[in-house]
Amino acid sequence: MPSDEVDVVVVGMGPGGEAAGSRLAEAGLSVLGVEGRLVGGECPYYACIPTKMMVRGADALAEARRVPRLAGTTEVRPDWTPVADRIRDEATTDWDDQIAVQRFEDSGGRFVRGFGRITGPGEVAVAVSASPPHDEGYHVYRARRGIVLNPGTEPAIPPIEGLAGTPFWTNRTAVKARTVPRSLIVLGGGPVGLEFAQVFARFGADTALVEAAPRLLQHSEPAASECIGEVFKNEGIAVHTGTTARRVRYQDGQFSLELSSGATLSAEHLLVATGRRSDLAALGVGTVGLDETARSIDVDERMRATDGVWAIGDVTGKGAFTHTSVYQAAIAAADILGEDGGTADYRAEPAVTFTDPEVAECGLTEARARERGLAVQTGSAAVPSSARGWIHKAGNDGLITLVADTDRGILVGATVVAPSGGEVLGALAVAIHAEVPLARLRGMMFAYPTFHRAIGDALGALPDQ
Ligand SMILES: Cc1cc2nc3c(=O)[nH]c(=O)nc-3n(C[C@H](O)[C@H](O)[C@H](O)COP(=O)(O)OP(=O)(O)OC[C@H]3O[C@@H](n4cnc5c(N)ncnc54)[C@H](O)[C@@H]3O)c2cc1C
Ligand SMILES: NC(=O)c1ccc[n+]([C@@H]2O[C@H](COP(=O)([O-])OP(=O)(O)OC[C@H]3O[C@@H](n4cnc5c(N)ncnc54)[C@H](O)[C@@H]3O)[C@@H](O)[C@H]2O)c1
Repeated sequence: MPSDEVDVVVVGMGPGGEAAGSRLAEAGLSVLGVEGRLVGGECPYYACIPTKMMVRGADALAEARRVPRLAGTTEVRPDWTPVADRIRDEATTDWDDQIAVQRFEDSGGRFVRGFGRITGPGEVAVAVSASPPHDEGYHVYRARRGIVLNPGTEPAIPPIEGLAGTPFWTNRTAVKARTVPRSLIVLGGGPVGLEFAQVFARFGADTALVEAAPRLLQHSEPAASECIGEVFKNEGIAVHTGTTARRVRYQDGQFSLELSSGATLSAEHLLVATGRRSDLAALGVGTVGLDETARSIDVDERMRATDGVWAIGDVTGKGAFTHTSVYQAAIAAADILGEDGGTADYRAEPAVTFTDPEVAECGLTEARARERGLAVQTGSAAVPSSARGWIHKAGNDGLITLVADTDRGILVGATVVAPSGGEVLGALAVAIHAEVPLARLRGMMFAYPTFHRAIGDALGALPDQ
């Protein structure tokens, strides 16, 4: 069995793995990057970028449909081809990562395609043939300084009777769709389910959304869930909450889904968006003393999982976002290089679900702040009754909710549901990150008539202290 020795082995080249590997290689370390699929990971090929191209197309259609309420007449005839072509040609180069591999190699890294597995301290085995059953054996690499794990997650498929073996979609297949189905059932009312449901509905699919929890975006502020639920219903998406799928049937090109509520839904396609899972046993983390049965890898504030092993990205369970993965990568790389790269701070971790209106969140919800025993007050403003919301008219749904810690006189959380809500969130993320005193925020000017001016209204709605 051949062996090879390098300074660092990076297992999984998602956004974080690629960033950490390149940074370490540019600093002069010998770095081996190991990727079983595509360098760059889920985000550019199956997630953020292709879905946001879909959202861009869907939002353009929605704006065109708003013209009659604002500026004349339009005839909207959706065509999926420009979206599918952009995803294939511009976003993913037909799911080819040659440019990304080259980028990593240009930084000084060495690349090997295959699934890596830790086989002991400082040791990673990579199957010689990229696909199972790996009959040709394994190549073993030794990492003198350490191993960085960035394996991401897989779509989690619930054990619903009849589902296995049917041609259901996950995000990985849905982004490759060349046509819009006539009808679609989306299982799961988290960010993935919501973004896909609105996109396909706006392109003409008769869409139903099924969520087991009592509300969509169950971890968000209840008012945000309610707002987005109303928007979906008004757009003709059939929203079923508080119900689960009991049984799936697939016959003659048609899915049917029996719900625990007693209803049966039928559609041409079924998209499963019920969360993500990790396979830590396959990653071999037990050989370095980590819990293989856990859902995520516990890391300290410098991304250390155990001696000589760093973990970054979705697998750390600190929020499944590209910006988090890249943020953690910089900290881990600095730690490996013996530099002072700071420590991870998630107080102002932002998240944006790119529905229309966008649901943008930062820090704690009211419920989470109360669970932590903080002295909580909240203030809210409705976007439609703000100056800009009123002017905007069609498509102005939304709200801003602020969560204040009154003991410290600062904001600890914010939710913005609004057109360009993710951009509005920027100001609030700064306030939470920098712990700007509420008195100082209240003394700010907010440009008239912007969407972010409603932050002033929400601050005004916080009870006086
Ligand atoms: C539909 C969808 C939309 C999303 N939209 C957004 C968004 O708009 N904004 C945002 O911030 N986040 C978004 N996310 C989340 C985002 O995709 C992830 O947080 C992001 O990709 C970072 O993940 P990661 O760095 O942990 O690794 P990943 O991107 O998951 O990449 C991990 C890589 O490791 C490889 N790998 C796994 N195991 C091994 C192994 N043993 N050996 C070798 N290689 C291995 C995998 O093949 C994969 O390529 C979205 C997710 C989904 C599903
Ligand atoms: N714009 C973004 O930043 C973005 C976009 C998409 C995803 N992501 C991240 O990716 C991760 C995965 O997102 P997701 O939406 O797949 O997962 P999720 O866990 O956030 O949501 C999945 C939902 O499916 C529901 N569910 C589970 N089993 C079900 C069943 N059998 N029937 C009906 N409903 C069921 C759950 O109750 C949950 O609400 C999240 O952490 C998310 O933050 C981020």
